[in-house]
Amino acid sequence: MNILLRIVADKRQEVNLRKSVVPSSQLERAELVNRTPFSLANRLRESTTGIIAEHKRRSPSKNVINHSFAVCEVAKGYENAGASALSVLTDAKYFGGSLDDLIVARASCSLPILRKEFIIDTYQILEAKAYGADAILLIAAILTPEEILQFSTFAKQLGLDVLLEIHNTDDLKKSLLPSIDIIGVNNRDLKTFTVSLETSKTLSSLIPEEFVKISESGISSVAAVKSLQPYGFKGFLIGEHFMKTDNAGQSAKAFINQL
Ligand SMILES: O=P(O)(O)OC[C@@H](O)[C@@H](O)c1c[nH]c2ccccc12
Repeated sequence: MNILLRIVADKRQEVNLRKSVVPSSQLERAELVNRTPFSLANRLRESTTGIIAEHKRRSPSKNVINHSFAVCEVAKGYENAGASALSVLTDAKYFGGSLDDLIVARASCSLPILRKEFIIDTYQILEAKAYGADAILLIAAILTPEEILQFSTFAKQLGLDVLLEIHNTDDLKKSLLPSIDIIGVNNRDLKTFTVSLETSKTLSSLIPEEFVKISESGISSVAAVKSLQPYGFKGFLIGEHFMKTDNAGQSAKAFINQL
């Protein structure tokens, strides 16, 4: 079983457990459910740099990246650095994140926040809203076209923007829906962990103009961002490069200042 299938199998169990502890009816009563989210897509359209900086403690490909930062400091640091948005990993088992990280991030900054999660159920989309996210990630490789339609429609009803992540042309074929705002090309193959920025460059011309295009993963230099911009990418999702330093915010600031 590849890692992606393992994560999804674990996630199904986790979501079933969560639902039994905190039913949807309870999430619907959360105060943040009434909040009007920021639009991640608009923020990226308006930005000239488009850095989506990620809070990421560890990952299955790199193991520990950084366990010593406080989420509130990272969120404030990224905002102060001039990031366009914040991505918060909420998966606990493989990435060391949590919904608590999301709510702390929400309270610490005014950036649009992407809930970075393996979404396989509408329940997790309601959770995203209830914990203060502005946008959700849908990973094409783990969803059917019917699920992508159902989940993205539900997210839009809650006012959340939808980022659909693709890695190849099969994924892209599932994604051409009006309920998708942003298409992200993941340069990392989640099944093998191979990273190549060529993936973004190759797929870029196949993504229709109406979607905001972003490039995700394995971006570790200003030169890499500059090499992707001519392909029409408006956003760049960067985690490890900032998180592996002593000060994620300072590292993001130095990076963004060079763009
Ligand atoms: O740390 P990196 O290589 O800069 O990557 C960030 C982000 O793109 C990556 O964390 C990511 C992209 N898609 C995902 C899906 C699930 C978990 C994680 C991810």
